[in-house]
Amino acid sequence: MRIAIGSDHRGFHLKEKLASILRSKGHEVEDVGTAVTESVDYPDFAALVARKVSDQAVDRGILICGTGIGMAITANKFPHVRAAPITDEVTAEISRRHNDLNVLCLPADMLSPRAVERMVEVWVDTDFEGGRHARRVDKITEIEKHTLQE
Ligand SMILES: O=C(CO)[C@H](O)[C@H](O)[C@H](O)COP(=O)(O)O
Repeated sequence: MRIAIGSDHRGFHLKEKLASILRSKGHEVEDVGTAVTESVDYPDFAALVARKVSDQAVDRGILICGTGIGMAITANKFPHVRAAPITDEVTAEISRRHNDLNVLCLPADMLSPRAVERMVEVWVDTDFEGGRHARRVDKITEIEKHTLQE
């Protein structure tokens, strides 16, 4: 799977770890930064990842900040992006099965690295169920067409 990953300063160490784990599992990982631990602005990195997902240059995106919230708010401004802050394994799985979540937003400040690693594993390995859920996701896309402007 092609995965773009990005973080702000709060998510930097977790991003490095997750990118390494995903690569070791054979995924093609594009790290958009940040490459430093100095303070940066999360919208800059959310936009870089969300643009790649929106353009289908990658299959999925992962964004990490303190809470995941600012990343999700920004990423959802891009067409075809479905982003949400996720904090547990069950929601990680349902976000894929029901919502076809294509940008996972993670909280570096709230959870242990091990818990986040497990959530990422579940999220990457879970497929969209389609069926009635596809009808609903299609409705989101229709709403998006009338609200988002490129
Ligand atoms: O976007 C966020 C909150 O929605 C993140 O938690 C950021 O990492 C955080 O706001 C950055 O704050 P800082 O005090 O500048 O480190």
